[in-house]
Amino acid sequence: MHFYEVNFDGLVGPSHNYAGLSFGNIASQNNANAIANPKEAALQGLRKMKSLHDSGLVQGVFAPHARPDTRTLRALGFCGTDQQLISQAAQKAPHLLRACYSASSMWTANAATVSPSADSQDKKVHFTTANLANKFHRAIEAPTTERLLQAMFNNEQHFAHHPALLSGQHFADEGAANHTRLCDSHGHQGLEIFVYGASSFNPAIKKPARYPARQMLEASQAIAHLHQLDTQHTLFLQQNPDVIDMGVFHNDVIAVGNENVLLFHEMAYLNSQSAMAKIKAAYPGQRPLHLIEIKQDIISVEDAVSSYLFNSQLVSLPEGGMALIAPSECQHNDKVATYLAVLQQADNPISQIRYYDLKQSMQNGGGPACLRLRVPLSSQELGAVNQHCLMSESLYQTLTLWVEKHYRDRLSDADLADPSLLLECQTALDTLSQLLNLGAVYDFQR
Ligand SMILES: N=C(N)NCCC[C@H](NC(=O)CCC(=O)O)C(=O)O
Repeated sequence: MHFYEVNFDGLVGPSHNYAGLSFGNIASQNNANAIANPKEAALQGLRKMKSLHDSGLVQGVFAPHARPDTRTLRALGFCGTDQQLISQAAQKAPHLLRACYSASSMWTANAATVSPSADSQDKKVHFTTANLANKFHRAIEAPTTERLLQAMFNNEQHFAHHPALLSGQHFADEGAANHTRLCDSHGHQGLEIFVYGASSFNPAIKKPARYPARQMLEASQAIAHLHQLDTQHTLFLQQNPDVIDMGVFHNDVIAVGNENVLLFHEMAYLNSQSAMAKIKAAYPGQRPLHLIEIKQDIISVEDAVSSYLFNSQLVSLPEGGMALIAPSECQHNDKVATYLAVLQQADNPISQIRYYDLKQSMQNGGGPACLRLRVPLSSQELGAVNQHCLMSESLYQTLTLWVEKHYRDRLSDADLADPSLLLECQTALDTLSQLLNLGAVYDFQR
């Protein structure tokens, strides 16, 4: 049987804006109140999806959430018609309106943690929706994410869905952004590596001092248990708290893995040497493992954060070898571009470096890897996926036209108070849910 890694990219929603909502995410903070271009953001994302599809990879589309989140605004005491909700919130609590308007669901690496059937005891693909408890604008994503995952992977024989972990900081979970899987190839038993920022119950575990840890050890442990993973091939590693304090708010900002390759910064993990020894010991594969460490004096953590080098996707190409799907910011950073040229020539499976313009998402701290949820699937499992959510030439054309028709090319903070924006967003998503055959997934449709 053939196995694929399918990347489900978040389609950027029509309310994409810069609201400075993510404390600890330097790009989000630096671009607070900048003017966004939702149309360009969505088209940039679609171009990346189309390009990977054209390279012979199976590419999926993950629909955006309905924003503004009127259900949350009502739960917080705002009332009346939808238009009245918006004007009340704009006047009395603009910070809540901003949170409820965020298009943050585009970063689908934070939608869920996924374990393939090759790793789970019951041989099903397991999904646990992330609770994103650390940030209010993201903590409201879970109910829609659960519905979307059900609508995309709607087959009990192959797919097991777990609801978001009990909300609240104790089990704060950011999904696949803190989870890497190493294996000989996608269909083989893998080593699942969960990377946490702090512990809720063990005070002896060091915490970052300046910025919050967004992933708790206990959340990762619960997910490994829910996914029925083999403890011999599951690791829990701590992210270095010092790099969290330097703006590395998720592990995928400082390390990226694919099959038998792990590219990581020397400061990524606490006690890096012992972390690497554990990885070598627990790796279940036969192929040589490439643990590629980048030293601080070659690329500093600051350069890693500003270029988002480690937030590249590393994908296996159908013709063999791997491509690094990097943001164009890496090309514009001399140290990083020089390093990548050397990496491509060196003795490792990385045979191509490709640069993509994702500036609209990057300015909120979301690079190529943030924008996708990886789902390893057998051909049989792939056949059970909602086929309307798989990228094709015609879906690309349809979605491009849909974006051109429904999206604004300029969105500022003041525009969030405009009641017609709500209607525009709902009209766009109502059409999209039909195009992707999702059913009534949005609150406004229920
Ligand atoms: N690394 C991964 N996998 N994901 C990146 C997520 C970026 C997102 N930014 C934001 O939510 C900013 C929204 C704003 O400020 O308007 C976040 O911090 O959760």
